[in-house]
Amino acid sequence: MPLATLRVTTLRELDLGDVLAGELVVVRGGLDQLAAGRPFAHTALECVAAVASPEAGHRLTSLGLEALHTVAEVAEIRSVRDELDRRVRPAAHQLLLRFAEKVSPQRRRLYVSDHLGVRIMPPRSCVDGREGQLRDYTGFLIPTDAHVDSWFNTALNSVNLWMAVSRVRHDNGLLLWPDAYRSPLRHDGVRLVPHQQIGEPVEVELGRGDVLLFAGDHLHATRPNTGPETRWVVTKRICLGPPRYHPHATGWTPYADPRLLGTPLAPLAPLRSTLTTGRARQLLRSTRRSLPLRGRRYG
Ligand SMILES: O=C(O)CCC(=O)C(=O)O
Ligand SMILES: [Fe+2]
Repeated sequence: MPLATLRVTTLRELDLGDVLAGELVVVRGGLDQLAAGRPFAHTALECVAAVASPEAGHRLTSLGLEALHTVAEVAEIRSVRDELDRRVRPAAHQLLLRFAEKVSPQRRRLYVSDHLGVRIMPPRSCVDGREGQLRDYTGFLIPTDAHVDSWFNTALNSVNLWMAVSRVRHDNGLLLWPDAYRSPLRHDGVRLVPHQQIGEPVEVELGRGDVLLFAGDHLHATRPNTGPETRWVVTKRICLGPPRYHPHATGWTPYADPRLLGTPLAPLAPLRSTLTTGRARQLLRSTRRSLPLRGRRYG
């Protein structure tokens, strides 16, 4: 499979308009610039020591995070993932605010999401046959199929920051279908309906600490890990311009105006996403879900 064409840039030169236009952009070493203080990789090793064992943490310090599956069982890997999620959540939020400060002024205002994805993908052989047990970890421990993020709860104009905590190899990263960007894809709410023109997928390769930026509306999937290494990625999301939502989205998530966070006006920070038809549709969906079954109409 071919490798994606990545445009390499710096945080200062980053133009999120290019990303929403479909470009795949990488900031080399961007994670260290954004995560002031404790690098995520250190926190990751601490989680291994705390959840698996101090020896496992010690061994991984010399072997590298990519060898996680050689020192921990799948159940431990799941606990490491949950623990890392818990520990980096506040730092990841700060990271996004730092991102909003560090990039040059963009043509549209930036909005930040609370989304945090800690995605640890061990080699396929470690998780084969446990898909049922790990279903809730689809996209986080086991592969997610081809999708567009706005089918679910993400804004149409959302940008993914896909941040490599470990090395990402072509055989354990992400698949993207650049030719399908913004084409009207049919899906069942979760999965892409087969037999559509989506073009050929491309793979990505990143160094530790690289940040890949791609439009959430690119058709993308986990590259099933057929390689020998575990891949660790943390994802955050940012919106360029006021959030807009897919009319048939299955959910809704707010994006906040970072200028208001930490001020007395903080409760108003998500206003641009709450005053949307996307939010109104979400209220309708949750009202329908909470109605007694007898009152519901089907078909
Ligand atoms: O990292 C992965 O395998 C999936 C990522 C993804 O779907 C996303 O970041 O929206
Ligand atoms: Fe996604």
